[in-house]
Formats: sequence, structure tokens, C-alpha cells
Amino acid sequence: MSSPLSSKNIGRFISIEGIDGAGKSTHIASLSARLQQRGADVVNTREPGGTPLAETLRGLLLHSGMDELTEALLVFAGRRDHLRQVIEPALSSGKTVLCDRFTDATFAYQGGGRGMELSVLAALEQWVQQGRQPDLTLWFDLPAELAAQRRAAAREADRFEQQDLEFFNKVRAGYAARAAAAPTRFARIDASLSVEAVSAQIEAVLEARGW
Ligand SMILES: Nc1ncnc2c1ncn2[C@@H]1O[C@H](COP(=O)(O)OP(=O)(O)O)[C@@H](O)[C@H]1O
Ligand SMILES: Cc1cn([C@H]2C[C@H](O)[C@@H](COP(=O)(O)OP(=O)(O)O)O2)c(=O)[nH]c1=O
Repeated sequence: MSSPLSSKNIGRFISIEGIDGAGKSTHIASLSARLQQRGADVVNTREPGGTPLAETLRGLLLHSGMDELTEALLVFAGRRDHLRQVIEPALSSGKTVLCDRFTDATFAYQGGGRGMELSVLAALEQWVQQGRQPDLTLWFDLPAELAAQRRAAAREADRFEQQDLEFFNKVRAGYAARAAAAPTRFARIDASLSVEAVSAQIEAVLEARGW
């Protein structure tokens, strides 16, 4: 067994997921501000990344060629450091961690998109996280075609964003499978709607939890 993470859990862990172009970045700052207005002490972070070591790995993941197992090992290596250095200490001290992507992205991209065996990812997940999961995952869901149109209008593509529609359809299906397996943790947001309608859905999810 790997060394223990933390036994205390008094903060809230929220992850935000979805295919590239779903609108995560558009909503994160206002979501963070909204949580702070309600009294949360919010730590904003992201994956791949979140610590100096994990940010170095992020640069490699987004810009260097490698196979899917190497990708998975790098994301989990960064995740381990991120959990130990940032996420667990924050949750132990009662903070709210708002994380732009977490392990569902590995199941969706390396599992769904690249076709890696899910049992290998599940074993890595157990070793690295020892049961730690977000308390809430906001899944921005929309058709891959619409996300591609939004990305094309917005920015230059990295290694993942250069993938075709078939890849993103598989990533989306990967998220759908994770959501079906953890229906209490996941909240599906219809990300094909307007920015205002997406914000309203997020608010409804938080309200329903009394957050
Ligand atoms: N609900 C929406 N309707 C239309 N365009 C949107 C919506 N949400 C985001 N966008 C636009 O789509 C593009 C991608 O959004 P972004 O927030 O960067 O996505 P992500 O962070 O999930 O990749 C941006 O140009 C953004 O302005
Ligand atoms: C966390 C994670 C991300 N990724 C991919 C998904 C994204 O295409 C990419 C970077 O995510 P993201 O930070 O959302 O990209 P951007 O800053 O361009 O919005 O990393 C994986 O393939 N596996 C993972 O485990």
C-alpha cells in the first residue's frame, strides 16, 4: 500500500469536467466567487497540474508525443503530488477545493478516448487516491460537434484538442459511463445551452446541496 494521504475530511472537494470546449473555463471564476460569497475558503486548482512538479508534467502531456499508458502514468504521478501537497491539506483544514478536471478526465480521455483498459486505470486510481473522490463533480456535457465549433472560434489546439470528433465522442461516452457509476457524485450540466442557462443549472445544483 502507498503511504497514507489524510484521515480528516472536513472541507468540500468539487471537480469540473467535460470535453474541451464545453465551457469550464468560462464558469470557474464566477463559481469560485459564488462559493466564497457563501463563506467558503476556496482553493482554485487544476489537473493536469496544481503543483510545480505536476505543472511540469502538464507541459509534457499537452505538447510531447507519448502512448496512452505513459499519459496515464504521468497524470497519476502529478495527481499524487497534487493530492499530497494541495488537495488533502486544504480539505483537512476545512477549505473548499475547486479543481478544473480530476480522475474522471483520465477515465474519459485515456480510457474512453485512447482506449486504455479501465481496470488498469482503476488500479492506479486506488493506489494514488486511496478512496479520495470529489464530493461533487459538475459534468459539462454537450455534443462533440458543438464543442469543436466553440474551440475552433476560440483558440489554437493542443495535443488533445487536435483529436477528431470520433475521439471526443468516445471521451464523452467515457464521462457518461463514470456518471452512471457515480450518480450521487455527478451532476450533469447541459452545456449546449447559453452561458446564463449553464450558470443557472450550476446554481440549482449548489442550492440543492445547501451550498
Ligand atoms: N454556453 C456557451 N455558449 C456559447 N459559447 C460558449 C458557452 N460557454 C463557453 N463558450 C465559448 O466557447 C469557447 C470554449 O469555452 P471554454 O470555457 O474555454 O471551454 P473549456 O474550458 O471547457 O475548454 C469560448 O470561446 C467560450 O467563450
Ligand atoms: C486531468 C486530465 C486531463 N487530460 C487532458 C484533457 C485536456 O485536453 C487537457 C488539458 O485540460 P484543460 O486544462 O481542461 O485544458 P485547457 O487549459 O486547454 O482548457 O488534458 C487528460 O487527457 N487526462 C487527464 O487525466
